[in-house]
Amino acid sequence: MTLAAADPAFRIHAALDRLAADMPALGVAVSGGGDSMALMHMVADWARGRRIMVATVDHGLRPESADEARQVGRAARALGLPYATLLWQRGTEAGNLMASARDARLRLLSGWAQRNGLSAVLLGHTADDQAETLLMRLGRGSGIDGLASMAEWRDAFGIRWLRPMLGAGRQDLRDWLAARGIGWTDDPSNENEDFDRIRIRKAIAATGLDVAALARAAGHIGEARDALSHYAAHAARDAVIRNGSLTLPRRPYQDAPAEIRRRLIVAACRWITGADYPPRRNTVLHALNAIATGHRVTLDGALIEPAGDRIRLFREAAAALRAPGSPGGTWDNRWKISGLKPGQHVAALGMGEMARVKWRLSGLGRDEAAASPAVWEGDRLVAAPLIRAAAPYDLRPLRGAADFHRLVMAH
Ligand SMILES: Nc1ncnc2c1ncn2[C@@H]1O[C@H](COP(=O)(O)OP(=O)(O)OP(=O)(O)O)[C@@H](O)[C@H]1O
Repeated sequence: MTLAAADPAFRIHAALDRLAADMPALGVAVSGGGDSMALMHMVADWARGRRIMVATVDHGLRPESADEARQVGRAARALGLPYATLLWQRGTEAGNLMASARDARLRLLSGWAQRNGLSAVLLGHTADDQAETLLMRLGRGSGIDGLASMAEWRDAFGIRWLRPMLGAGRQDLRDWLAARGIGWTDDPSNENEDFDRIRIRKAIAATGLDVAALARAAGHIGEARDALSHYAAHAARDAVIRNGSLTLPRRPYQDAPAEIRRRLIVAACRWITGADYPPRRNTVLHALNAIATGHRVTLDGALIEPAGDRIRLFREAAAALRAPGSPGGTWDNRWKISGLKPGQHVAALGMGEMARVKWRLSGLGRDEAAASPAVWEGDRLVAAPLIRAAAPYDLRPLRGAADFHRLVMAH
């Protein structure tokens, strides 16, 4: 028996030292299952003066869920840890129930962490979860980002999520709990073979696959992904950002590995359009091929134009024309505009009016100018502030260079 198997707490405490040593206040997300119950007890042993809080999300999907949450509450209080149950008020979300429950869980936990001044929330994913995720995603053809294991990341609200148990096995943790007489609840959906994860879990058990080796592979992929992110961020420094458009020097782009080219283009496209999701894989491949052969191409509402020693990316005029007009504030998820009078609205300049605003003098290309914001009164053009500064209209891009770098790192 290895030392870690004899007492997985050593390994978890070491991971906590690595991930959270400098954090004075931490949350633990506990479902009541074996993994997160073990996590809660191990964190309580490790905490030494840190403020630790515990929360369960009650999804209300099973009649026992409220009772299970109360049991977690009792166990937390017995360890001297403040506890909260967070209730999911289900809306009318369509689609996959498990995926909505998971999104809601992370949202509720993140809000709880913010309200309580916690710098991070600990999750109980184990090496087994990691191995299952790797096999599931391999089956779906995910790229390196999907296959990589993540022991820590930060969400949009600045909350860090930490997974200190990726080095521990599910059975070892249950043995650890049993040896201490600590109970846990088994979610019946863990036996439901309708879920890919459960089928893969059973296949791993039946074939005797080495879970720890699979989890380590996911860890190595994670390291490779981080190295790629840094390469991409380095390449992104060459980007020139102006007037809501982006220019990449062609040479370093062409010399970069395919994965970096993909990241730069996907990040640039999302930076231009403000889309929440990356474009679909086959449309990205099509765009990358077009760029490689020197052709103009559109990608999810962005126009990409290889020209001479540069690649220019900007908003596609047709997409900007489809964006709803705005009475001021934000428009087309790209610009923030103020100074409009009542009865005026912002919409794309379009091709029709371009002759009147001398767009050539602005240094903008034809399509770029057509996609630029203009102030209208009914269908009368009042001003085109990007082309000629026009007080009192004040125009600011919603995203800057830092946002582009963030997107490049995220893909
Ligand atoms: N209802 C819940 N309340 C609080 N924390 C939970 C809850 N469900 C899951 N967690 C936390 O998330 C961890 C992982 O659980 P599980 O694998 O079920 O979640 P998931 O978010 O669906 O994971 P994945 O990222 O693998 O999809 C748990 O160990 C626990 O820390």
